[in-house]
Amino acid sequence: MAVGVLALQGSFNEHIAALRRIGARGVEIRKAEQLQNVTSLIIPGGESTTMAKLAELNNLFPALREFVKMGKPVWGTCAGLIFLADRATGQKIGGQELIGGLDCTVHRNFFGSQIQSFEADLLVPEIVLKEGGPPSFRGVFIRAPAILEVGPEVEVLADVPYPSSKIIIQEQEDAGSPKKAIVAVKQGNILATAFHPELTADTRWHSYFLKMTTEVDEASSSIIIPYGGQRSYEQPKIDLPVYQ
Ligand SMILES: NC(=O)CC[C@H](N)C(=O)O
Repeated sequence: MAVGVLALQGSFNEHIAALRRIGARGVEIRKAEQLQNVTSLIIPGGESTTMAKLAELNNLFPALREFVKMGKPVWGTCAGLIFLADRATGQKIGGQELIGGLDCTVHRNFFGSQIQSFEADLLVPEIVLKEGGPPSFRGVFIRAPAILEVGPEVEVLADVPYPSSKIIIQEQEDAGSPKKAIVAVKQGNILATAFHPELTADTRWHSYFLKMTTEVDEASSSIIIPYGGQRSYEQPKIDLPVYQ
């Protein structure tokens, strides 16, 4: 099944290229009705306020929220993470509309502006468990957000230390503990990364997301709906004709 890639703005071509490298087909999504043709969706990095305005102009928010609520796998990278968060701080004046669904508070430009962009080797045990490969993943952070706090259902998949000189909202009291920002999480059908795997040659995050998609496809196709539109376990038992 094709993977939808929200193609309003940002790094949608790079995600489509990464999917192609692992033999999957990415489909550019710009209209709500196109979401009916895909069973999963990647929301790329870009500029989240601009993406929000374009999504509003295309009246995409109701369909995107429905897509997430239906339990279809959705992966937000960077600006896409911001889109999926229930709460976002550090927004521009006037704020921005969010899809929501991910129980976390994200800081929109946690690590600063473009010139504070950086790369870091992240320990990614869940990715290694499912996809193998080296213990670390090269995270590319471009004017990156970070997650300040998560709800009980959210699994943290990666974090990154940040300089103690950085002042953040809700500064932690014990200055002694190494400060770490959460940069990758999973909550049911939602995956979110503050960095850009699509800008590296390492496709393990894309393979990991594709597995989430297959699991949902298999789950939905495991309920056999035979001809006549009834599910196998609902269908009245029909004796086979006995030919004498
Ligand atoms: N690389 C990115 O997607 C940057 C996102 C940026 N922090 C924003 O809010 O738009």
